[in-house]
Amino acid sequence: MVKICCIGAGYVGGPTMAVIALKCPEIEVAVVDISVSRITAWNTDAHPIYEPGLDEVVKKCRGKNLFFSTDVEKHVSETDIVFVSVKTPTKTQGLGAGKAADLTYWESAAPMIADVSKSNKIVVEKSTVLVKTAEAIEKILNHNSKGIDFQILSNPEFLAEGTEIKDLFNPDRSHSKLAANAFLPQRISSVNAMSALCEATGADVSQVSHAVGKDARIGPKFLNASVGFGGSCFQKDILNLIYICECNGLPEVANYWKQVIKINDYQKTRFVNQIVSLMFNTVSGKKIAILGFALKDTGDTRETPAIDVCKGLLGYKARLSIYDPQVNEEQIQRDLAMNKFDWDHPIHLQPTSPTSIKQVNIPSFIFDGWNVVDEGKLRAIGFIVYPIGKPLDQWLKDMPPLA
Ligand SMILES: NC(=O)c1ccc[n+]([C@@H]2O[C@H](COP(=O)([O-])OP(=O)(O)OC[C@H]3O[C@@H](n4cnc5c(N)ncnc54)[C@H](O)[C@@H]3O)[C@@H](O)[C@H]2O)c1
Ligand SMILES: O=c1ccn([C@@H]2O[C@H](COP(=O)(O)OP(=O)(O)O[C@H]3O[C@H](CO)[C@@H](O)[C@H](O)[C@H]3O)[C@@H](O)[C@H]2O)c(=O)[nH]1
Repeated sequence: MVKICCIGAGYVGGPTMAVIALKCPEIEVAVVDISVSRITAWNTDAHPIYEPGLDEVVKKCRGKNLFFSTDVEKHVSETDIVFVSVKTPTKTQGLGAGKAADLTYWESAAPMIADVSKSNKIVVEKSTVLVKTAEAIEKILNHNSKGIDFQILSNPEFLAEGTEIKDLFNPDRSHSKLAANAFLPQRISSVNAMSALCEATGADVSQVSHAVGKDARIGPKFLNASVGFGGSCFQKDILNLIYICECNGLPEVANYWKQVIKINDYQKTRFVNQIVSLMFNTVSGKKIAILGFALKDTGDTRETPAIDVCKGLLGYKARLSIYDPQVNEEQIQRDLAMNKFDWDHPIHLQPTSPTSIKQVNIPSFIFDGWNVVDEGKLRAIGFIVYPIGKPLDQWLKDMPPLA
């Protein structure tokens, strides 16, 4: 039986391997991780990741041809193909801190693979890394005295959280990863910039997106205005791209991509400032309910825009009542206490000091950062609604000029 093993049982490794196990019952799939709590959770019915459709896939294969284990070295030594799907977060210290990708986890996996291997292996690079990383890893792996041959394949992952199982059943393509993760958020920053102009001129950003997306050269996808893009990839990958541009003597190109992040930060700040302005220029002591904290239809809070929005409101001394059915209170407190870029590093490096989180309340103002609520229905039953990029309530229009 052909054996494959994936190092890293996270958002990519776990679901990807589960789908491979489902589609290839003749292959034995092991998913290994140094995190005992993650592996323990994969081996129960309370998986560490919430993704629509994931539980069913795991249930069908686990214990048959899909195994989750902390015995990393044993499984790597026995396998024919090793997938590496460890994190590549933004560096928090040293050269390139705040921009460059931290390859610590990748670099620790490579010598271990070389050490424990007794037979030739194919090593598949799933993590998001630079194009030449495969060549560097190949040198580390093939510089062994055992005569073992390693072939390195670059196979970046393109799945999106919230639709992982769907994306894995119908994969798009597998090349040019970093460029794609710059172009996609560039579209979002473009439409979010338009949303500010729409609000200033009384236009509706969803109509602008619809009309622009009708141009076949532009296309309709990824043109939804929002409170800003989030997620564990876009910002870190653009920052890495910026760093590469700077290292290659291209400051103008670096500045161009920096603007995508600046507009994203501006949109989050703008949303917070609108809340403050529209609530009579102060939210101090006011109770604000935040419905939904994680990204999209997931329990993943890594770099969720809700963190910056909540931190902004806390800075104005608002009292927050946060609720998300997929995120527990401890996680929310940790997220709000954490410094930028700490969230994707091991838990012992993350601060634990809690902030004050209260219970959920029903608000009379709704600030909809994603244009998901039906503002007409809510207005009809008495709510004052502020949707992104749309004409304001008459009540809000009559307010004194904004700060
Ligand atoms: N999350 C996404 O939607 C997504 C999509 C496409 C690509 N990516 C890329 O895939 C990579 C993984 O992302 P993720 O979201 O799955 O990360 P993750 O943090 O959820 O999972 C990585 C796992 O690797 C484990 N790990 C780290 N070092 C290890 C080692 N030496 N041995 C064994 N296990 C180790 C960690 O404990 C962790 O559980 C990143 O490069 C990311 O940019 C992520
Ligand atoms: O029109 C849009 C589309 C998305 N978003 C936001 O953008 C962020 C990212 O969304 P999405 O791309 O759907 O999720 P990710 O899981 O971050 O997936 C991205 O990042 C992954 C990691 O690299 C890649 O594999 C995927 O192809 C890429 O889409 C989220 O905050 C969305 O709410 C918008 O604001 N407007």
